[in-house]
Formats: sequence, C-alpha cells, structure tokens
Amino acid sequence: MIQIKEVIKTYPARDGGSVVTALDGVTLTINRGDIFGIVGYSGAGKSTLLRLINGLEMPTKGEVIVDGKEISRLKERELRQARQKIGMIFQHFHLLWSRTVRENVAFPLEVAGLPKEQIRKRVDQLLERVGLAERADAYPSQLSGGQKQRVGIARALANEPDILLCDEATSALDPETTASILQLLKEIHREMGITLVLITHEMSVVRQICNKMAVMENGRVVETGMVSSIFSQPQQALTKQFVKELQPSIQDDDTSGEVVELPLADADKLVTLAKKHGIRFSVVSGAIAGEQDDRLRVRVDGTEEQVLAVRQVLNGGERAC
Ligand SMILES: Nc1ncnc2c1ncn2[C@@H]1O[C@H](COP(=O)(O)OP(=O)(O)OP(=O)(O)O)[C@@H](O)[C@H]1O
Repeated sequence: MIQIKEVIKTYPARDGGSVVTALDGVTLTINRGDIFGIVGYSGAGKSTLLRLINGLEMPTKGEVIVDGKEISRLKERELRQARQKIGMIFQHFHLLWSRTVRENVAFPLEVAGLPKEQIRKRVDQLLERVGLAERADAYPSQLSGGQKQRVGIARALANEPDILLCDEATSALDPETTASILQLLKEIHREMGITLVLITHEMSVVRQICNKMAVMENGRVVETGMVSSIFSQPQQALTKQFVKELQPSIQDDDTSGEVVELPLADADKLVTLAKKHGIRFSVVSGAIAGEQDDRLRVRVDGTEEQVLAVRQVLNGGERAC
C-alpha cells in the first residue's frame, strides 16, 4: 500500500545555518489494512514522513509509492486525486472555526464538487458514525477536545479514503478521551478496511491500537516489525527506552510468574492447558487487528516446571522476558 524507498529529505539552510536532513535514508513498507505506528521523539522526522506520504512535500532523493503510484511523478491533477484517497487528522484538529460541525465535515465534499443533496446525506452518515449527530450545528469552540477530534475524523473520512494518517491525533487529549478516540479508529479500521498510519511519541497508543510499528531517530528508522515482537524483544537502545516507559503499568498489579508470548490462534490451547493443570494466567498485552500473525503476551503463574510445560505445549510460545 505504502512503500518508502531510501528516502532522503533535506531542507535548505536558514539564517546561515547548515542544511537540515529531516529524513536520512528511510525505507519502510506499510501493507494494506495495517495499523502502523511510527514512534520517535520530537525532531525524529515523523511529520516529514507523513507529509511525503500525502504528497504535501516531495523527497529530495528516493521514492514514495502509494497504491502503486510514485507520488513525485504524478501530474498535478493525479496528485489531487491521489490525495483525496488519503485522509489526515491532527493533534490540534485544524478545524474551520467559523464553520459549524456539519459545515466542517461538508468542506472536503464541496471541494470535490459533490451535489448538495449528496453532501447532506453523507455528512449525516458521518456524524452519526462518529457519535456527533446531536452536535451538527455547534461550532468547534463549543466542543470538547474529544468531540473536536471526532469532527476531524468525520471530515477525514468524507471522501472515503484508503489511508488515514494520524499526526499525534490523541496527544492533546486526556487518557480516557484518548482511549475512546482509539476505539473509534479501531472500529473504523475494521468497518472500512482502511490503512491507518499513526505518528506518536506515546508507546501506550501504539500498544493499544497498532499491529506494526517503526521507531525513528535522527531521520532514520532504527527498528521496525510487529508490535508484539518489538514490545517483547526490543533490539535498539531507543526502542528499549520507549518500551521501558510502559513497564510500570504492565507490572503494577503482578510481578510474579513469567511472561510468555504466543500466537493469538493458540489462546484456546492455553485456556485448556491452564484448566487441566490449575495454572493461572493473565493477559499482559496483544495487538489484535484480525491478522494471522497477531501475538498475545500472557503472564503465566506457576512453578518453573508448569511454565516450561506451557511453553512446550504452546509450540512457539517464546519466553518474552
Ligand atoms: N519546513 C522545514 N524547514 C526546515 N526544517 C524543517 C522543516 N520541517 C522539518 N524540519 C526539520 O526536520 C527535522 C524533522 O522534523 P519533523 O517535524 O519531521 O520531526 P518530528 O519527529 O515530526 O517532530 P515533531 O513531533 O516535533 O514535529 C527537524 O530537525 C525539523 O526542525
């Protein structure tokens, strides 16, 4: 769906400074239907990468291929069409403050030149979907942060995009609202089969929603793979640091036993095994996006022999920490 091939992006020097290299040889593949998280601290190059995916900027070197088309080779009209198939939501919502909720969501449809009646119907459906039908005539200033982001999501979905780019979409929200927005995104992903790309500095967001992820530092991808694998066996120092930030919440309630990672498809086997041998277990984490390679992390309580037996029976249930 999205292929980034050896992309370099530099910006000209400002005020006598040196050239800024925002992306320094990035190669990344995001498959159709992925919920892909891109993590990194400020200045890592995440936003630049998103701007290249939606064709707002072009790479200095390398290729950005979206749905089989190399973005930098598209003519203006083709680029406009391609961009209609890519929705985007932002940390600070970017709503039009002088327009009502309904008018904000209608905006991209007006730009696309749809007839009025069609726009009305589509906007009604979208507002219903994001749970804002009652607030259609409100202005953004009258809404909570979560509601504003729901307007942003409805607007981003207006042209039925294949890809939704989320730029720190929950960073301005409290944890409860964040959870409800991530839940909405998950539902939309399931219903529309849309590909989601999230950039964030919060690993908790990645753990809650993504199936795959990349970690960026100084314009490079330092690690990429399945979320479950990266969380259980981070390789790079930066990734370990990000994962560590979440450890207290994982270990809060129970530090005994051993964490075992297994394919989601083997969850039934684990339940049978636990019942048979009286072993207790609790789910630690798992990215469940309906894929065959989804993994589950569980904390198994029991003697060393019991834990070993679980690992052996689960054939592929690797020790995770
Ligand atoms: N238009 C621009 N002109 C000059 N430098 C830029 C421009 N856009 C980004 N940069 C620089 O490129 C580097 C990467 O920035 P980018 O915004 O992509 O990082 P980021 O990981 O998204 O961080 P943040 O979350 O703070 O936006 C930074 O050093 C930034 O200052």
